[in-house]
This record gives sequence, structure tokens and C-alpha cells, in this order.
Amino acid sequence: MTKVLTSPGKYVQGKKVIKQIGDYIKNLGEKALIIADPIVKELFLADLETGLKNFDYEIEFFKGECSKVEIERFKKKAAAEDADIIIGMGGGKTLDTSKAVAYYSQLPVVIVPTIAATDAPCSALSVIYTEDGVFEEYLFLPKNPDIVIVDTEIVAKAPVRFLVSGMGDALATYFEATASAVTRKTAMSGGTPTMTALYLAELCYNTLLKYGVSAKKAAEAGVVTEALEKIIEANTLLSGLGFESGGLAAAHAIHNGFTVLEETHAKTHGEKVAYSTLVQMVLEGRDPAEIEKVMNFCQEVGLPTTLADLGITEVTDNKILKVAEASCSKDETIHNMPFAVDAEMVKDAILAVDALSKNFNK
Ligand SMILES: NC(=O)c1ccc[n+]([C@@H]2O[C@H](COP(=O)([O-])OP(=O)(O)OC[C@H]3O[C@@H](n4cnc5c(N)ncnc54)[C@H](O)[C@@H]3O)[C@@H](O)[C@H]2O)c1
Ligand SMILES: [Zn+2]
Repeated sequence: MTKVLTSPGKYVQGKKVIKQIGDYIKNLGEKALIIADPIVKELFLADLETGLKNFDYEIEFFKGECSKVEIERFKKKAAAEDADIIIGMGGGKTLDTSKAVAYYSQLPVVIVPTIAATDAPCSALSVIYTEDGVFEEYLFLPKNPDIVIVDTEIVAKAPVRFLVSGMGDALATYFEATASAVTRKTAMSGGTPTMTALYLAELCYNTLLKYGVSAKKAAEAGVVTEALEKIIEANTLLSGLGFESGGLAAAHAIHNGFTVLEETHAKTHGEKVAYSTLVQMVLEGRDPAEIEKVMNFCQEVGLPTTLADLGITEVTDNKILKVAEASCSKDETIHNMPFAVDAEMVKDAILAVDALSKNFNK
């Protein structure tokens, strides 16, 4: 029962920090290959160039999928350019690609997220897809990124749905870490959770409830406030460390179950995870007042609380049972829950969340 906490080497967050990126990375190497989402060219190239004015670098743009072909393309480019640092800048897919390229090239990696939508920035994991976007495998990396640098002005100006999705993903962290800690399951860190990881997960939850709505308003206005800073930290650092060193349980398994339904594909990871967190709470038989509190939060920030919100407008028992069965497949993290869970229980809990939500004024 060894406890393990894993984290990036350094985490930097603030308005306009991109303009100082050179200062943060200068000890890591001398020439960077920047793997950049195409959005970087449109919006942030000037600031990035300012940040790297005394630094040798080459930029190559990401084609949209974290696939083995794309990873190989960048690995060759890094070798051809004699790069000794990889910088990834963009959304989760660009960042996962950059981490994989750095691993295969045995180089340090600096991660610059341009949205706060997922746990990808801080983790020692890349999610690999085929070139057509079908999930292929998890690539577990031997270490987390060397430095994560979050420019909060960039995140504030991104579409608000990404920030809200990040809150949905972060919402699950406390509930899943708490559940799997009871069972003392090994987390992705390779050990059971430290007190620190569990406290970070709790801090993540409390931060969302307290600052989520204000942060969303700031992002709608495209401005950086202290509330937005706190939510970016919760979505990126607290949720990232909390999931990796705290553990997953029912919510992410139910999310995976929802992906079997075509109609949920237009919804983001975080949106599906938020609904699935409510399902986990119902499975656990949590205090209805607590469920109501989380449901209110979801409705206030615009996360789904009904099946229709998730794109499932024609609800049948059979369809929901399929989701539940997929959530309960053998290797799923739902089996980290402190009690035995089967597909019938999950199906009922999914339908119960939908019914409960309809009691609230939307
Ligand atoms: N490695 C991990 O631990 C981990 C954890 C969770 C999710 N993931 C992975 O992350 C990926 C999803 O991440 P994502 O939602 O960030 O997807 P993404 O990287 O595809 O980005 C979503 C979209 O946002 C755009 N974008 C990025 N920054 C922007 C900005 N500032 N303004 C406007 N548009 C911007 C991108 O161009 C893209 O079209 C999935 O592949 C998932 O498997 C990985
Ligand atoms: Zn997640």
C-alpha cells in the first residue's frame, strides 16, 4: 500500500506569462521544437515570439489528431532540427502529442495549454487515437511534463464552453478520488493516494462551487479575474493531480459508457463527466441535499443535468442499459468503487439523475 504522488516539475500560471516563456525554459536546453495547434498562428504568435526572442526555435503546426503517424512526424522533425526541448501549445490533443514526442525523443517537454478543458496538461499520459479519431490506446509516460505554463489571458479569451467543460471534468475528481481511496486502489500514479492528493481533490471541488459561476462570467467577458485564475488552477492543476494521484472510479467509467451512444458525441468529455458525477452520487446514495447542490452548480454554469442536455432526446431503457453495461465492463474504473456495482444499478442511477433534474427550475 505504498502511496505515490506525481506531478509536473514546475507549474506557472498568470496573465501574459507567455511573454516570459524564455526565462522559464532556458535551463532545459537551447533549441525548441514548438508543436502548436493552428489556433496559435492566428491568435498568439506575436506573444510567443516575444517570449522566445532570445531563444532558438522552430514551429511546426499540429494536424488535429494525436495519432502514431503525427507523433512520428514530429519526432523526425525534432531530430532534423536538432531540438533539445519540445514545447506543446494548444488543446489536449496537441499537448498529448507533444508529451509523446518528447518521450520518444528523450527530450524535456514544456506544456502551454491554450484552453482549460481537460486534465491533459499536467499528466504523465497521452491518449492515442487512429488518424480517423478512434481511440487506440493510453500511452503511460515515465514522467510528467517538466514545466506547465498557463497564460490565463489566453484561456480567458478562448470559447467559454471549454472552461465549463474543464469544470465538468474537475467536478468528478473529488468524488472519484474519495471513492477509490476507500477501496485503496492503486491510482495512475502507481500507488495509493497521499493525504495531499485527497486534499487537492477536495480543494478542487470547493473551488468549483465557490468560484465557478464568477469565473464563467469573467471568461464570457474575456477578462482575467482572481475567480477565473482559481478555476483555471482547479481545472488544470488540482484536477490533474487529483485524478492521477487520487484515482478514478464510477464517473469516468460512466462517461466511457456514454460514448457508445452516437448522440452524445457532440458533447465534450467534461460535459459527459459532469452528468456521470451526478450518477455516481446517486449510486453512492449521497444526501439528496448534496446532490441538489451539485446539480444546481451544473445548471448555473451550464453543464448537462438531463439526458436531453447530453443529446439523448429519445430515452429508452435499452439504450441506457447499453451505456450502463459499457460502464461496467471488466477493466473499467467503476470497479474501484467501495461496493459492487452492476449495470442495472448504473442504468437506474442514470435515469434517476434525469428525473431528479426535472424537479429543478432550469
Ligand atoms: N492525457 C491526459 O491525461 C488527458 C486527460 C483528459 C483528456 N485527454 C485528451 O484530451 C483531448 C481533448 O482535449 P481538448 O478538448 O482540449 O481537445 P483539442 O486539443 O482537440 O482542442 C479542442 C479544440 O479547441 C481549439 N482550441 C485550442 N485552444 C483554443 C483557443 N485558445 N481558442 C480557440 N480554440 C482553441 C483546438 O484548435 C481544437 O479545435 C482528447 O484527445 C482526450 O483524450 C487527455
Ligand atoms: Zn476526465
